Amino acid sequence: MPPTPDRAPARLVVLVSGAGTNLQALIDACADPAYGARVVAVGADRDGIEGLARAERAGIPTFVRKVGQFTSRAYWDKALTDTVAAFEPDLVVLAGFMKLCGPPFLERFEQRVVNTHPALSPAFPGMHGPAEALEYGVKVTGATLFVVDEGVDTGPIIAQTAVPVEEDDDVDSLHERIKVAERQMLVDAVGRIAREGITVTGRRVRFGGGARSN
Ligand SMILES: Nc1nc2c(c(=O)[nH]1)N[C@@H](CN(C=O)c1ccc(C(=O)N[C@@H](CCC(=O)O)C(=O)O)cc1)CN2
Ligand SMILES: NCC(=O)N[C@@H]1O[C@H](COP(=O)([O-])[O-])[C@@H](O)[C@H]1O
Repeated sequence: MPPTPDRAPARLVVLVSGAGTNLQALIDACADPAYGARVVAVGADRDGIEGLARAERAGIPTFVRKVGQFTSRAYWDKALTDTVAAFEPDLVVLAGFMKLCGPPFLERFEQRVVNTHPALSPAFPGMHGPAEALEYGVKVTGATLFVVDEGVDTGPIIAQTAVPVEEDDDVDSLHERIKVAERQMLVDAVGRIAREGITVTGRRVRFGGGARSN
């Protein structure tokens, strides 16, 4: 895809809480100017994680905002909002970020916050999607990228990818299979948002419309 000649790369702020393999996939994709985005900062709710180390190795600024450092959750949310805003993101990508973002955060970034979840929404919301899918006995699961709203994994769906559940799967093997497909879904969808924008109409999301979100 030819680079978008008249548009600066979309500024991505990525929030993580763990290994950061989705973040790494975005960092790697951004190396191609035609992708149309660059990761300008990586933030986390905890330190000592590989996701932050990946950003540091790539020379990307990082920050940590722990809930316990603040006298209330609301103060944490405001600090996170102000810190992310300082990087002037076009898009905020929650990639394994294990904290719910409060209304002030979502209002500040007005439908420009997306989250990848390791289940086929609306099934299995929350922190344990693969485990709950395995327990339920589904034969197909996957990952979902959605526009973040005030609910828990209830936002309008941008993209999904499906994988089979194998008979000998445990949670780790299933989650790893999901993550292979999830990383490709995330890279493809974030690149299209960066280059084409998205239009959200009620619960329906389509690529295009120019703005990186509406
Ligand atoms: N406003 C929203 N924020 C976030 C969402 C969302 O849907 N709406 N998704 C999460 C990512 N996620 C699932 O994809 C998810 C992460 C964490 C939780 C959760 O219950 N967190 C608790 C406990 C945190 C902890 O134990 O460390 C919390 O935040 O208090 C649910 C879903 C990203 N943000
Ligand atoms: N509900 C949130 C949630 O479970 N998020 C999941 O955490 C993993 C992070 O992997 P990574 O750190 O290797 O990118 C990803 O599979 C992501 O969908």
